[in-house]
Amino acid sequence: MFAIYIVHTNIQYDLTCFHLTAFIFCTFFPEQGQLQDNAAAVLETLVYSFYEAKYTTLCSFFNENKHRTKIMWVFRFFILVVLVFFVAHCYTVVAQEIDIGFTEAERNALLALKTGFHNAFLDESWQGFECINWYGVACNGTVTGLTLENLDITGEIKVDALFNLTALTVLSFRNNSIFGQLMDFSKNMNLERLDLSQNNFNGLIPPSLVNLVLLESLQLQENALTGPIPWFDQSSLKEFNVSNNNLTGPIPNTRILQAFNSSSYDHNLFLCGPPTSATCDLASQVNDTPTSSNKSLVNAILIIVNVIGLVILLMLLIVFYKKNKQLNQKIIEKKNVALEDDEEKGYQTPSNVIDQQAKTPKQDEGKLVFVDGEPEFELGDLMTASAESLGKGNFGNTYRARLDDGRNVIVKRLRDLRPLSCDEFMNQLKVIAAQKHPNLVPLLAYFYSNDEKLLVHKFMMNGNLFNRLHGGRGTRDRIPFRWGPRLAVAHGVAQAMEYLHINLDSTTLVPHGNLKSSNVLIDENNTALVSDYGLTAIISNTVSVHRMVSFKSPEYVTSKKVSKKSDVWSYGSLLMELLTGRASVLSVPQDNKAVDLCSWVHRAVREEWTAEIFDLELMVQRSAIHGMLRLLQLAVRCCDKAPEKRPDMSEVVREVESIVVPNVDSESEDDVSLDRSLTDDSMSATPSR
Ligand SMILES: Nc1ncnc2c1ncn2[C@@H]1O[C@H](COP(=O)(O)OP(=O)(O)OP(=O)(O)O)[C@@H](O)[C@H]1O
Repeated sequence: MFAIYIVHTNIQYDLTCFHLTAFIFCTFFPEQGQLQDNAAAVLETLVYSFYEAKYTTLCSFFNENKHRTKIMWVFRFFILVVLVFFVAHCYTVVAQEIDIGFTEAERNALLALKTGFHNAFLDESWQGFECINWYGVACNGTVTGLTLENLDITGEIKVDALFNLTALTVLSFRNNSIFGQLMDFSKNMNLERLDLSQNNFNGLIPPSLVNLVLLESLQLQENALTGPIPWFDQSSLKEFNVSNNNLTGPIPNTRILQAFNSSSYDHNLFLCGPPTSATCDLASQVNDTPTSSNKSLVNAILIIVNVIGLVILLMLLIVFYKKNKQLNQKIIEKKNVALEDDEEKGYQTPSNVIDQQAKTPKQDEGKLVFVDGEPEFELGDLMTASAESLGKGNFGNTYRARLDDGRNVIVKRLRDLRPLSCDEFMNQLKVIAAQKHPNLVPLLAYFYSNDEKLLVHKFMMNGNLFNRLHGGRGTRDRIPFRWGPRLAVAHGVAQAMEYLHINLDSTTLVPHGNLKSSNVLIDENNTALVSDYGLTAIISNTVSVHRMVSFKSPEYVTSKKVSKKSDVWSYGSLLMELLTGRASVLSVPQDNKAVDLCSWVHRAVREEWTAEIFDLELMVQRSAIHGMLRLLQLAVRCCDKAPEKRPDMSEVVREVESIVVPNVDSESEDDVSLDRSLTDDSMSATPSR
């Protein structure tokens, strides 16, 4: 090996190498005889006698020195250390190219992504130095693909997160809940497929995407992206989808973008122009026209023409606005006269609303209709407001929009509606809007256009009952949810449901249909307000059947029928969630810790382990136990398998009102165990299950 090394390093010119080689030989083979027999013979044929002489001199030093053995061991050790370092270095170089599969910079970029994602699965999988073991990462010396789909990832991505992943050809985060602005792709020139659909990304589509000349597929649908579509013109683009966002402005008139089907652009608030059927106003066309020096003259002419057109349009709009205002005024006056007679207990009832509203001309299409008459803000204000996605509900995405005046409103973008004409939709919404009760979340406004149906609600600052009941358990942040406030929620919800049952009787399939803890919201005064009422009238029947709580009731399972009593059943289950502190399968069907509470409580009563039913946060209040048992009895009756045996909501309200909240002074915060005899007596009314 050393001989070959000598040849390679060309000994004629490299004295130092020769000396070193000779030195190593001497260290390991110091005996002259051995030298001549072994390497020296080889060296002799390869090197000049001058070098050989030097070699012999060096070796004789070792042979003659009296400390020879010690020195040799030191040198042997030294050489071995050098060899070990050399081998380790070789391994690192080779491993970087073969085993590890990605560079240090790429590994760090992926680790930074993981930190922002808060995903237990990725935390576990993305460890170590070998990319091959990292879930969703494709690599061959450099990272070429990143596919993290359907992983329920939440969290934000930094705009420059992909800067060091320059060799990416495929990137997919499809169907997660990632939010924040889209990334800057200016360093990812190799990207061929990009799928960020079904997430909560907001902000603009980054212009850097336009420069990706290899991009074949771009999927950005079902996010909350705003602003215009950039000028995509790369001929590589074969698949493109930006539907279900909040994009605005005309679709750029490029050959590539115009070639895609209009479904690629569906469900965007103000996207217009071909290939969609929506026409654009002149102003947005001016904004969208690309600036280029050789088109500047044409553009200037266009702008002048457009400005003149705009002035004419503005004048027409002013005239139209004045006429419209007068007309609205007349309608409101008429409506007020009709509703005056129906007002009872301070609530407004929806009687005759449909008949009356059916005569309203189809003037509301494409504009925000305010429930209380005078517009409080414009649709444009909503569009420009900063928005936060609150989640994907069963019937649309819900956003919290912060208006310029600092006010927050909730905007729900409805999907999966029945095929309703504009008039039908407006009439149904007028019935829903007429439901006014202190325990119903007020509908502020609604909107209908061919592509978009919106509901605007008052924002409830204390979130929903589900989070209040289950959020932060086992952490220091948890504020105990005691008996008094829980009973108040039970009472408020019962009152709202009674009101709906009286007023929405004949117009909807089942007055609420989807009562569950995430649809009970809590306002700044800690009052419980029921949301999402009346939706069975507008949501497609098939979708309601699969996603609404009332359609999980025993009567629907056996006889495919729902009624007000199905709402009572949902209310019973909600009471059980309040009493047990356990997540109901009706609230979170996908959570495997959630329980079918009606069956669970029935079993608990039957098997006489009633004492374990109640939430520990309630059990510390000894004086409340009697009331808790009474509410549990009521819940069991509401959950009865036979609808006719369930109480109606008016009876429920009376029962809840008769439960007295104990005086705070008499409450003991000590742990107590439930008196079993009291429990068994109280629960002796056997449910019909
Ligand atoms: N008026 C409101 N004020 C505050 N938060 C709201 C309001 N309306 C809805 N939310 C919250 O927004 C989120 C999404 O609501 P959404 O109604 O779309 O879905 P959901 O209640 O989870 O399911 P479903 O569609 O079955 O009702 C929920 O956390 C809900 O509590």
